[in-house]
Amino acid sequence: MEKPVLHLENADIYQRDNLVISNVNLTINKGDFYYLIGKTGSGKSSLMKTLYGDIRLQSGTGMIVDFDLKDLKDKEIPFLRRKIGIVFQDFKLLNDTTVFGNLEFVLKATGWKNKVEIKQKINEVLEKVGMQSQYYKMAFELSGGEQQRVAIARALLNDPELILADEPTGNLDPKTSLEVMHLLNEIHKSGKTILMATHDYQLIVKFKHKTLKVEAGELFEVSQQVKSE
Ligand SMILES: Nc1ncnc2c1ncn2[C@@H]1O[C@H](COP(=O)(O)OP(=O)(O)OP(=O)(O)O)[C@@H](O)[C@H]1O
Repeated sequence: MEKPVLHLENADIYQRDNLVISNVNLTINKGDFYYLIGKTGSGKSSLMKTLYGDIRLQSGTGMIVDFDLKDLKDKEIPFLRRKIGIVFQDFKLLNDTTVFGNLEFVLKATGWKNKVEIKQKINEVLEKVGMQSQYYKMAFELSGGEQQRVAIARALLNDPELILADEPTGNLDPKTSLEVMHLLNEIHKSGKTILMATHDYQLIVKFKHKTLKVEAGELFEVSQQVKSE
């Protein structure tokens, strides 16, 4: 069996000095799609941040795409983030830069130099998210759903082993949320591994995936019939 993409054992998740989720045991294998649910303030974002190196793992063990979270050095964080695609609720695009420029910025920052290859890669990811014809637009000219498509394209640039999506539909209306979810599903079907924090029960009910819940400071897997909170 292939090594898991993510493996946490007895991991404690902190926000500064506060223990938010204790004793997390979690294995995510290649090709999995997991939802991460839980009430506001339960610690979903804190867990996500720990996984991409924004919050340090203080106790327990954690391996993610071959990086040891317990022993993560500052200089390793950019390399970890090259192997993870991160999608945020608020898109985090460079607003007064074009769609193409947003993606080019990431490729150049991660060592891509060849102009032809950069252009090909950007075309490839924009095609995947249905935004190829809008490459010249400024990010601020796009709708929320379009911005999230570009942010998903950005997450795909370095062919990540794991996509972490933290409330990717949180700023979108219900119809646009469904469209973005269809896109994430397609990306999953193409072989990608995804962990997605969400509050959106419309999506959980419509698109069935394995589900993790954070409640009362603990993380556990729940069955598909998740009731609305
Ligand atoms: N920067 C911070 N400094 C200190 N405490 C924080 C910080 N960010 C969050 N917290 C606290 O940590 C706990 C977990 O917050 P977190 O953002 O992980 O929850 P969440 O489940 O992602 O919530 P939401 O669904 O609202 O995004 C909360 O009690 C929150 O108040």
